[in-house]
Amino acid sequence: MLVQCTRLCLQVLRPTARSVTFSTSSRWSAAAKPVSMEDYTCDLIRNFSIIAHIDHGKSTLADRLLELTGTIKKKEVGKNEQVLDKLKVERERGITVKAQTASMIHTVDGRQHILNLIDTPGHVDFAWEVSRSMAACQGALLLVDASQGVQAQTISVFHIARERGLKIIPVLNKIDLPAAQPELLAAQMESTFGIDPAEIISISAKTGKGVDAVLKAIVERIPPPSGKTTGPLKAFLFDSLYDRYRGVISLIAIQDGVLKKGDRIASCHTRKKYEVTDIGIMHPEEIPVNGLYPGQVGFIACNMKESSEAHIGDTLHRPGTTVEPMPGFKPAKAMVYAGIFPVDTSDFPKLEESIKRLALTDRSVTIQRESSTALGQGCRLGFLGTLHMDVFRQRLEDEYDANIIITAPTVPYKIVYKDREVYVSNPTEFPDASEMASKVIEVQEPVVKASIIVPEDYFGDMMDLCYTHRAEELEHRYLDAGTGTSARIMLNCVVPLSEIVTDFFDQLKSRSSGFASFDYEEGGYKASDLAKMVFLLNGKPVDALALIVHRSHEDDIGRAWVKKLVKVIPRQMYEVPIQAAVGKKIIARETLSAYRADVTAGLYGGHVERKMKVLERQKEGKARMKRMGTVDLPQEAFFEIMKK
Ligand SMILES: Nc1nc2c(ncn2[C@@H]2O[C@H](COP(=O)(O)OP(=O)(O)OP(=O)(O)O)[C@@H](O)[C@H]2O)c(=O)[nH]1
Repeated sequence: MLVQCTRLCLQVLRPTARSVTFSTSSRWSAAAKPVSMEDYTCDLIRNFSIIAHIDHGKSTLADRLLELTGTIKKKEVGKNEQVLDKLKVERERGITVKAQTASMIHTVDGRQHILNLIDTPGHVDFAWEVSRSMAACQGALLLVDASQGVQAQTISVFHIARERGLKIIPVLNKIDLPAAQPELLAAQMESTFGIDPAEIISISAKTGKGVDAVLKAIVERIPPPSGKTTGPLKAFLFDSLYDRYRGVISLIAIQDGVLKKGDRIASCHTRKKYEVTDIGIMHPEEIPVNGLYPGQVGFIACNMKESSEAHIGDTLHRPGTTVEPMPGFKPAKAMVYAGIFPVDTSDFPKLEESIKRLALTDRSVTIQRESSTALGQGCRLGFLGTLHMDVFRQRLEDEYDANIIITAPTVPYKIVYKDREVYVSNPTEFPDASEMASKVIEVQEPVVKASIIVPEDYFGDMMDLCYTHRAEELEHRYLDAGTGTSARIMLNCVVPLSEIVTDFFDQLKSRSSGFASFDYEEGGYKASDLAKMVFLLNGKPVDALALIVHRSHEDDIGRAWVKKLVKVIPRQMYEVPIQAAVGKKIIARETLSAYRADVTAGLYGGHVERKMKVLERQKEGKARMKRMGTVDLPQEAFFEIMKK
């Protein structure tokens, strides 16, 4: 069954997941009647997100907060499945991919408050989702693992939150672990961020210890949103989902005015007009409400058919009124591209449909059709990073039963011709040697500003890793100065993005025994000595195997790939040379020996001459096939090649 929206996926995926029981004690428990929201004035609302390095415990803390506020029933300690990590891939990999929203009720001094939590993903590929989530908040819980301390992404999310003017509540998590060092890490947070140690709350999200203090701090320290009920409607669209039946579901934060079912709204971005057909809050499941009031966060459905109509960062208003649009977001930019082809070429229409449907729930993927002589019809997709690519592939396989081949990832290169500039993300479109010589001024590649945090002992290994991946402008400084913790170093450098999308992250982890953390941001384009490497099977180039390589790596890459190819390509009736070439230069060669069918097997005894004749005929046949130049390369061989 093909399912389009995240919410519906949930239902399909539920059999594998522990079912979530919603508390009946909550005033909002799955009521049939819309919940009345007008009493929740701004002073009773807190909008916040949890920000942290990957795996520091955001989703676990979110679950504890949902339990403590009676939004969901308490579950056994030790169960790992998180309520807000809804996708199967998220549960399997233990990472958050898609930010989710949940509204909770918390009573303080007899007054019910609404706490709107926006869960954020932790991986660097999804930084866009993080900044998007923060835009609807006034505060953030900065979560740090008390056994690991501040990591590369802790620093980057801290800066995003500070730039957005959010009130930051520092929280040290996992204090139940024997390796936890809360006092030392409090000093580390003070020296890194200038945070007052007295403000830090120490908790164990796993056991629930200290989580009530977090709840208290959310209400006491995070400022309420501001907004006027009487002003013209102004709502900020910060996320969207896709529902098969209702179309696009937009998540909004009301700035001014009141929005109710049946109201007409208009988009500042597209100027299109809609009618609100459904309105509610995420509790974390949808609960219908009578309306959304200033400062509140909820969802609306309004007959938007295409995901592109819900422009993230858009401002919604009433038709006929003019409002100042709120500052939007920089759109997500694809950093990594790969071709996706069906293993069985006749499956292309089904695959294309599945990709389009999945992209409705993942707005950061870009799609273009692509065709390859070797792999047939397929799509070229743009992703935010390699983890994003991998997650999309897994979701295609899990949720749409797709059987696919995904080509080696490439980054968008800039080709500066004498008269124009062109971005190329498909190696087949990269200029060949003669075009390079006659028409191209230079080729530029995207670079990133990377930061690595690593214990001092691994510093040498990290420097080596950076050099072998063509890093430049290396700088380092000691963190934790004078805090008594073992010294850690922050290493900053500029690295080509193409180096990051291959094995950089795996090597970083293995060469630092898992202690290094890594983060990066865009760093523009730099001129580079790049070339197209093609692979020839029996003298013929195979388009799907072409790569763009840096000239300093061409020998290593060429040799490694022909070695790999010779292992996976099935033997043919004749000998097949496998070559890697850059321009006219052959970089590496392996020979696939012939599969020798024993044509003489049926000849018992008999004449040696007759045997020779048959063998001779076989040789001629082989030569003919070779001349025809057809190498039998099944899709499965590609599958093997593209696998790491
Ligand atoms: N011992 C211990 N383990 C914890 C605690 N909090 C979280 N964990 C574990 O740490 C791991 C990561 O927790 P998550 O809540 O998935 O972390 P996350 O930050 O949401 O991860 P991403 O969404 O991928 O960034 C899980 O195995 C949790 O069970 C804690 O207080 N103590």
